[in-house]
Amino acid sequence: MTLDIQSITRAYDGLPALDDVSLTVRDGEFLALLGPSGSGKTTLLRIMAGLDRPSAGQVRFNGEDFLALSPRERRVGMVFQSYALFRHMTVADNIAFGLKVRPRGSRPGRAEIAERVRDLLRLIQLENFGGRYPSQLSGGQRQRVALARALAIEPRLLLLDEPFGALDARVRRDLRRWLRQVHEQTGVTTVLVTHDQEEALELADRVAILRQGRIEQVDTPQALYDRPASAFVHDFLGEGLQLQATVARGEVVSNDWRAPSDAPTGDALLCIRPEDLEAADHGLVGVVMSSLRRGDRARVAVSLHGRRLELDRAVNDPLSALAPGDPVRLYPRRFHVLAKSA
Ligand SMILES: Nc1ncnc2c1ncn2[C@@H]1O[C@H](COP(=O)(O)OP(=O)(O)OP(=O)(O)O)[C@@H](O)[C@H]1O
Repeated sequence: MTLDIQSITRAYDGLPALDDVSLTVRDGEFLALLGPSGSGKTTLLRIMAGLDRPSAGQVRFNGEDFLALSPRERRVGMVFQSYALFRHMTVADNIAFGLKVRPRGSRPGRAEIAERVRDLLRLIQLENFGGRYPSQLSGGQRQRVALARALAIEPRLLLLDEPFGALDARVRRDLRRWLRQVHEQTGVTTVLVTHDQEEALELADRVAILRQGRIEQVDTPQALYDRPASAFVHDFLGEGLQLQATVARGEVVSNDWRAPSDAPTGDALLCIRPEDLEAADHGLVGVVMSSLRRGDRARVAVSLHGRRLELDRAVNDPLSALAPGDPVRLYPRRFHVLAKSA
């Protein structure tokens, strides 16, 4: 059950929302489409669902031409940010809806539908809520029902567009963990659109980073974080420092710091994560801007070659003892070198 997207382009009024995008979603995989607003995530998801058509390119599912099929024939389940439940139907009827509207030949019997609904209510941990109406549920509960409704038809592909976007941060975090568990239980190939990097990194097996209608990189969360393919990806996935550098004779040199590197010779960008910097007697020269203790942690803001960086440290870390105005030298324990063209 592999979804293969080949060289998709979609233009609106001559402006490309998607520009030559190719992507493979593997069988049983949880893949996130992550990118800033307007980067083309929803457009790509809608093309997968059959709600929109590309101007050029192919979409194949297990080798079958997906573009020749209607949304219903594709058998995809969808969940959107807005709950989109039927207000006049109970939770159980909402979940059963996709099965009840099937043509007679493929429609399961009443008892079978009731059993499926019971199983799904158990899966979404709302066993006793089948008789309620959507207005009697919290936002998080409604989204769980929306997911059960999408799963009821036993979709070949589950497409989620910012499903937790309208919920508060705490509920989002809980639902995120829960959704990952549901994915592990059902094994349905899933594509999630989000602009929340934490959500993508925590939930997905692989993440595709979109920017201005193009895919910048597709990789596991760890690889994206540690080995970004471009300055954009490094910057987009959390706090980081990017410094001009040069690679020559097996060494990367930036400002007052150098280290062995097997990166290609030439101008480069040195990418560093704040957690990889440690106080040392040599390394990059900076100055402490502020320091705030909270319990056994300290947040130390450092200015380093014109960039402000927040460092989260244990109170017994040497950095935590510094005061605003103190000079500091920071040594990158780990770093990533990008060729200048990236
Ligand atoms: N129906 C439309 N008509 C014209 N332009 C559109 C239409 N739908 C999307 N676009 C444009 O295509 C580009 C990509 O939009 P899309 O909704 O796919 O982005 P997105 O990454 O999902 O953004 P967001 O995170 O804000 O939802 C944007 O520049 C948008 O303005």
